Amino acid sequence: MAILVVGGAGYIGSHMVDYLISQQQEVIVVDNLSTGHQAAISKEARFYQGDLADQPFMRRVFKENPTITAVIHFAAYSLVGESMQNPLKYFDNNTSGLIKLLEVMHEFSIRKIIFSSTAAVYGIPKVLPITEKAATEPINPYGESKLMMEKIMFWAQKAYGIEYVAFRYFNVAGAKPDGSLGEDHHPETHLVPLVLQVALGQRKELALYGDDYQTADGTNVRDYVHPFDLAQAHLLAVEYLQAGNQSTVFNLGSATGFSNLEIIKTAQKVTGQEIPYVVAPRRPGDPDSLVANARKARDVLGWEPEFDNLETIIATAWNWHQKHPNGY
Ligand SMILES: NC(=O)c1ccc[n+]([C@@H]2O[C@H](COP(=O)([O-])OP(=O)(O)OC[C@H]3O[C@@H](n4cnc5c(N)ncnc54)[C@H](O)[C@@H]3O)[C@@H](O)[C@H]2O)c1
Ligand SMILES: O=c1ccn([C@@H]2O[C@H](COP(=O)(O)OP(=O)(O)O[C@H]3O[C@H](CO)[C@@H](O)[C@H](O)[C@H]3O)[C@@H](O)[C@H]2O)c(=O)[nH]1
Repeated sequence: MAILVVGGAGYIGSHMVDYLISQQQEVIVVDNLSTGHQAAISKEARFYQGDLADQPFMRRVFKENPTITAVIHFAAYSLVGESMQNPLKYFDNNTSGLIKLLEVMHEFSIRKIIFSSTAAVYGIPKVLPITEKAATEPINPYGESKLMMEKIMFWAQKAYGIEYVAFRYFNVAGAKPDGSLGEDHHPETHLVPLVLQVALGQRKELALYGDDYQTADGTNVRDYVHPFDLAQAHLLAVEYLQAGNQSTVFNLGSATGFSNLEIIKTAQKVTGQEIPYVVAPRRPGDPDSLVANARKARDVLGWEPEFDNLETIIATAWNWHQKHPNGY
């Protein structure tokens, strides 16, 4: 039995592939390398370069690998700010892309998919921490594209019996502790790698987007989770579906919120460097605070995150940035 990882050359996907290989799984990777890196893919995985919406290409992948029984799907555009400027790019690649993928999975009778959703489906939550029962009212097209994907899966499950687990991740940060895998986006827009690029001297300062939010220090609050812990949850979800359990949705986060200023302070402590910042206007599409209640993943899947300490998460990212100042 093999697992197909779509988007396995990306930041989170490459950690997934690495983890599956360490667990003696057979792994096939599909990625169009639009934001990923071939160098991030474990040499022990079989790599196909191509687009998940290219159905003849995907048919070839399934035909050549008849042992695939489950798909783990990371391939998407995922930047909140960009989605506000260019929403159709998000509905096309994320939402339409999933439809194309599910059609081919249905043709080949592949009936298990684990997929990356996001905390952005919740919009502005009324209660923190957020449980999976909270209302889903996205305030940016990225979150909307992912909520549509969840709904498509729901109906595809009913009609075709394709079982799914949707994971709503909160903010992902950190790198493989040995420094061989990490976050390398061009351009980089995520807070933790940007702060560390300032610490490395690659950027003069951080533009801190807004200090007048409804939070204790006025800056946005986010919940950080390590890609290794996500990878563990995904394999548990494959096993959960293999055991015949029902399709469902889980939050993945640490249940602790950190403000953007706290991230800067923690990064200063971890790196021993000053991290200058200037307050800039708010970035459209940003909710005040996102903090997960991830009890359900712990109770149902037996998920036990190892990296539940922000300093450790940032230290692993710092190790990666020091070893790979220019990425892969
Ligand atoms: N990084 C986060 O904080 C975060 C939080 C919540 C959810 N997510 C979700 O997790 C997933 C992975 O995020 P990431 O940070 O690793 O992003 P990433 O951009 O590093 O990885 C995405 C990968 O998918 C590939 N890809 C994109 N479109 C494709 C297509 N049409 N066909 C084939 N390959 C394609 C890219 O080349 C890349 O390798 C995304 O779905 C994202 O929405 C990320
Ligand atoms: O130069 C920067 C970059 C970011 N931020 C702020 O830092 C916080 C975190 O931003 P970022 O790292 O871009 O992550 P999010 O926009 O919170 O989104 C991430 O986390 C979401 C889940 O919460 C995922 O769905 C997205 O894919 C992922 O990019 C936000 O308040 C940003 O406004 C700054 O102040 N300055």
